[in-house]
Amino acid sequence: MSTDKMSVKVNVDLQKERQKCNFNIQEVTFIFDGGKEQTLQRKKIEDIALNSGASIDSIPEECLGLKERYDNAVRKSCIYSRIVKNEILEITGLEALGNPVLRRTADAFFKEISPFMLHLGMFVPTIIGQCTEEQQAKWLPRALEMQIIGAYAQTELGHGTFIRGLETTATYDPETEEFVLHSPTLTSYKWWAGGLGNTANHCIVVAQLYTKGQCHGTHPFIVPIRDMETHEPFPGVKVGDVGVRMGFNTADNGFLSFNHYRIPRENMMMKNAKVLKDGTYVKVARHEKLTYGTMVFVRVTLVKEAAINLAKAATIAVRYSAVRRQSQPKPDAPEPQIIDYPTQQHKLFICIATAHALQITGDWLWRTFKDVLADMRGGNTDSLPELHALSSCLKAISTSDSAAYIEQCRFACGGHGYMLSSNLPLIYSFVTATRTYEGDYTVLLLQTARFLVKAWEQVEAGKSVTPTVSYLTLAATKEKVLWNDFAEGIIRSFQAVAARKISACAETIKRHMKTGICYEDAWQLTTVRLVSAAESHCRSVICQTYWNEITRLTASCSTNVKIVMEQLATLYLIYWALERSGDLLRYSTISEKDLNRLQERYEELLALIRPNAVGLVDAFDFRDEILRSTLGAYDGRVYERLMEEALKSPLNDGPVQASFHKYIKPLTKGKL
Ligand SMILES: CC/C=C\C/C=C\C/C=C\C/C=C\CC/C=C/C(=O)SCCNC(=O)CCNC(=O)[C@H](O)C(C)(C)COP(=O)(O)OP(=O)(O)OC[C@H]1O[C@@H](n2cnc3c(N)ncnc32)[C@H](O)[C@@H]1OP(=O)(O)O
Ligand SMILES: Cc1cc2nc3c(=O)[nH]c(=O)nc-3n(C[C@H](O)[C@H](O)[C@H](O)COP(=O)(O)OP(=O)(O)OC[C@H]3O[C@@H](n4cnc5c(N)ncnc54)[C@H](O)[C@@H]3O)c2cc1C
Repeated sequence: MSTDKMSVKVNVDLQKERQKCNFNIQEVTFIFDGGKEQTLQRKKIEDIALNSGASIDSIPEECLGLKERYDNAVRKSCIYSRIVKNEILEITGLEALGNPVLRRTADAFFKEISPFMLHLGMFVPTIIGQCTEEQQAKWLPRALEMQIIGAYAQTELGHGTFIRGLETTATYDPETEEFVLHSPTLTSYKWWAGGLGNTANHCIVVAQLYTKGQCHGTHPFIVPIRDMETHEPFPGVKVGDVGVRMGFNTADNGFLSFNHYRIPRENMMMKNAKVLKDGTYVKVARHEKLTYGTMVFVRVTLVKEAAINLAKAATIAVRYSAVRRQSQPKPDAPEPQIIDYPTQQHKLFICIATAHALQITGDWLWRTFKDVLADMRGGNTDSLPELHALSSCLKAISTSDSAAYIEQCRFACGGHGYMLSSNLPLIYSFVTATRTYEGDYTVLLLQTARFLVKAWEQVEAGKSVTPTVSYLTLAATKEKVLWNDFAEGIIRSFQAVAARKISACAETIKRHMKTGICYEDAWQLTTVRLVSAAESHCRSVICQTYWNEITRLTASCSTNVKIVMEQLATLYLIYWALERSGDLLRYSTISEKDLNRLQERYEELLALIRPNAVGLVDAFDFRDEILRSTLGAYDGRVYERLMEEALKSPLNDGPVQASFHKYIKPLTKGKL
């Protein structure tokens, strides 16, 4: 327990909730963090970073103007970076880049987003993934020491999704051994890159490479954009902020264009392809898409990012629901805590379960990513398509589910959830962006669908397929899936649904083609179903991974931890079976009677989980400084905090605002 939790007076209802909890909270914290060592490491990092006191704001961030907010975020980013560089990276090593601990701790410093986030989040990983060893030796120490600050500029005003359509050019000039960067049109302006607008002095630029008159497609380059002393943009570089956004307003998203701007040949990131001094293009990588590696890395990390943010929102909403009392369902009885309403439990317990499901799936995906990376270092890229398919659909579904449930948490908190001081709107504005960036939801599901249709064709041809789609082989035998209401039955049913949808898509494409249209058009006509098939596949992966892993992870846990973790996982599976009952009725052997039994079991589970609800969110173990919420603090002093925060508003700095004298009084006196 952190010091802030020991010394405060806790709301009586929350105290009672904590007495009701029947399982060992710390064991569940260990599960959520991925093990006891990870919990201890996280706490150590949080202590180092938060005990500095540097994260405290006298005026709430959201009450500052745009410029002051950015200024304050830069100030705190510098302090946080110093702590990360001097103390945290020593503990974690570069593993921290794939570990949400840094982001989780950063939340205590920034209610919005650090303008330096993309420096560690994408600039450094791209140096590691796309540079030769020699280039890494030059750039990595400077980046880790924060001597240079970088952004990742791929997206342009005209194109984000379609990378092959990017317009920025990098043309090699063998005379000077330089690349000439140029933005030929308005739509070729780089747009959106985090940290670029005013903060970064270097930038990774993805551009079409031309040498000897030939285009070789998009490649990444390291580009110095600002003078290291004056911070002025170099001649030939135009850079600025993209304007006010729904969230991310301290993240400094920027635009960038080049006017025949020259960089040395060595600034092309040459791990996967090189341009020799004489301009000869040499392909090094064994797979065409290895230059997309940073995106795969970030998509993998976003699954746990989605989990952590949802866990935060669930903590706020569950604690608030234990404190808040409303209505009088029984005459003469006291107002119940809103968490006692089954409809409230239905809104919230799926959020707790989903946070665990995504965290566990994110851990599993991270291990898979590292295995594929190790294979690739040995020259074997066979597993890359499966990793791309998995990371694409899991990024899409995890960010989409997380955003939807965070919004549900806000609804669950009624009017007070709408206050920025609840932190729910800011968490939502951050997470809903993750559904778009790093590959839009639909676009990524269509990438997975492409892989699934190919896998189905392999199965039909009697060939073997990779592990995550091996269930298609069973489905190809047209054997009826036996349905029962246990987890295995639900998982197999989801697999049957996915398999039937994928095979139906493959048949639909063929049917369209028989009418004489080309494959691409037949594919487009099938995309609504393809997205749905990819979503079902992804659900089956999450359900299976969550169930298998939770069984494994709780094998040595105490009995009540096993029980509550199994209750949550079962709730997750049944929730989705009920949500997708139409699919199950259409594609599996489930009956209406089975569904009725599932509904009953679901409602039983809500009641069983109810006494442990506060314990379950306490187990996420968010310190108040990280939660930053008037509604969700550990002590449950909801109303006091709401009042305290209200009084900090600049609109309460005096009984009469200047606008009264300037406008209202003249209006009321007929002088305006
Ligand atoms: C203190 C802080 C510390 C730490 C921070 C920690 C974490 C940081 C967390 C978050 C980061 C924060 C903020 C991020 C901000 C956002 C950044 C960005 O958004 S950067 C820009 C990202 N852009 C995109 O994602 C664009 C999406 N588009 C694409 O990926 C591709 O264009 C698309 C896949 C859609 C299509 O590509 P295309 O070249 O046209 O391919 P095509 O469809 O023709 O397919 C050809 C062939 O290639 C296969 N393929 C495609 N992509 C990949 C891949 N990545 N890997 C492997 N294979 C790939 C594709 O399947 C197909 O294969 P087949 O021919 O079918 O075999
Ligand atoms: C907060 C934020 C931060 C960002 N940070 C960065 C950054 O640091 N660096 C960077 O380079 N970029 C960044 N981006 C850009 C981001 O990666 C792109 O916005 C994202 O990849 C989506 O591309 P787009 O904007 O071109 O959308 P579009 O592709 O124009 O999508 C618009 C709509 O068209 C649909 N669509 C597009 N193509 C297809 C298709 N083939 N089939 C079916 N439907 C399709 C999409 O589903 C979507 O509904 C950021 C974006 C945001 C919002």
